[in-house]
Order: sequence, then structure tokens, then C-alpha cells
Amino acid sequence: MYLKINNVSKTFHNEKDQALTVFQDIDLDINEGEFVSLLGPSGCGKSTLLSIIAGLAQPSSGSIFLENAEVKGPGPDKSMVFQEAALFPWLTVSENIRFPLRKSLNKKDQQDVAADYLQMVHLSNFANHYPHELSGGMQQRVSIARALAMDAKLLLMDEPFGALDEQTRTVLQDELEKIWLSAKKTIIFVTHSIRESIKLADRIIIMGARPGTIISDIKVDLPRPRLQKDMADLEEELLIILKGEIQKVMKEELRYGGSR
Ligand SMILES: Nc1ncnc2c1ncn2[C@@H]1O[C@H](COP(=O)(O)OP(=O)(O)OP(=O)(O)O)[C@@H](O)[C@H]1O
Repeated sequence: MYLKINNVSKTFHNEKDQALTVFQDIDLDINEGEFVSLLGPSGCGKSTLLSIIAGLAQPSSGSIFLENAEVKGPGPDKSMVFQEAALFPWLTVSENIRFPLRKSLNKKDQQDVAADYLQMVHLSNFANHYPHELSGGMQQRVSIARALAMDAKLLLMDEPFGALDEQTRTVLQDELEKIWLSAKKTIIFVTHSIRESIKLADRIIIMGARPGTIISDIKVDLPRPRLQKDMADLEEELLIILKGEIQKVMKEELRYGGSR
């Protein structure tokens, strides 16, 4: 198995040492080359699970194996795109993309790779600008270009298009689909958008309200590129599942908020 998530649980403790178990006993096997989307109500632990897979956070119990090696920390075998762009403000756009490549590629190759990915996110004319000269959406496109340029086999994306306008979002969804189809990377993609997950993923994992577990594991067997009219039935089905979970979260938040 390419990625094996074994009985993973995560509990946080607040300042009063009250325990908050975010999710419990998550078991998930992901094949190499799969495009998996993680859906679930706000606060069910999608970002936390992604950070644990990335090696940026530790599980409270359980373990994760990537190509049979236990994940103990971040590494070049996985790259992550966060909800907000995380760029070095003192480096230009092109230098930001080249930074993770500095040890693996010579200068000319770094420049070529940076230029290719900047073109892909339609920012070629901004290569020598600094992040503060770009809008939030443009900065996020640079982060995506940087993660793709690293060419890690496992790409972890935490609502990467959440802050983008609808048109840019659609363009980048199409680009990501093309990259995935040609490079056959394994992608785990957190989103709030049912439509986005049906458009992109092979497989949709739905996490339930806290303490979260996996409540559905759905194969998306629609031809690509996916058309809205073909997606409608599955969209309806997922909406019904998610609505129930969102209601549970709202009730729990009221209870938790009231106890503070
Ligand atoms: N470092 C932390 N310390 C304490 N609690 C945390 C920490 N990180 C996350 N949490 C809590 O864990 C729960 C899950 O958070 P997480 O961000 O993983 O959820 P999510 O499903 O990605 O939510 P959203 O869809 O809103 O982004 C939340 O209740 C959050 O407050």
C-alpha cells in the first residue's frame, strides 16, 4: 500500500487541560496515483489529519506509513499547499519557487522549472515581483506553483483554491486535473466544496462530526473532464450526508461554547 493510515487519533488539550478529541481511529489506505478528496463539516479535523500525513503534526495514537516507511516528519517526498499562501516576503516570486529546488537542481534548471510553473498559474509577468506586490489570490497561485515545482510524489492540499475567485478557481482546477492526469501524483485534497471534490477526485472520503471518523468512502466513476449535468446526482447524495453532520457540529458547538 502506498499510504497507510493506521488507527490514527488526535486529541488536543486546552489551557484548562480539557481534552478535545478531534478524530478517532482513522483507518485509510490510499493507492499510489489516487486523487482523494477529504470532505467534512468544519472542525472535524481535515486540516489536522493532513498535517499529520505531512509529518507537520504528530498523532496522539496510531501511525502513518508512506511507502512502508513510518512518517516521522516533513520531507521531500510530500509537499503541502495551505489555505493561505506561505511565501518568503524577502524573495521574489521566482526565487520563492526556486528555493526548495536549490539543492536538487542546477541554476538553469531551477529557472526553467520556475518559469514553467509560473506560466501554468498565469503569473509569468510577475516573476520578479515580491509577494507584497501581489494580491492574496496571486500569492496563493505562487504557493501552488511552488508545491508543484517540488515534484513530490504526494501532494497534500488544504483548501488551496478556497480564497480564489470563481474564474481563477476553475482554471486552476482544470490545470491541477491535467497535471494529475499526466504526472500521476497522489493527491489528498481538503475542500468544503462538494462540487470541487466531485469534479476532481477519484475517491471522496467524508469525515463525520467530532470526534470524527470516516463515515463514507465513495468512488467517483464519472468520465473526465466532468460535466455539471453528470455530477448532479452525486452532489445531491453528498449534500444529504454532509447536512446531517453539519447539524451535529452546530449542536456540539453550542454545548461547548456554553460550557466555557
Ligand atoms: N493546535 C491546536 N490546538 C488546539 N486545538 C486545535 C489545534 N489545531 C486544531 N485544533 C482544533 O481541532 C479541531 C479540528 O481542526 P481542523 O482545523 O483540523 O478542522 P477542519 O475540519 O480542517 O476545519 P475547517 O473545515 O473549518 O478548516 C478544531 O476544533 C480546532 O479548534
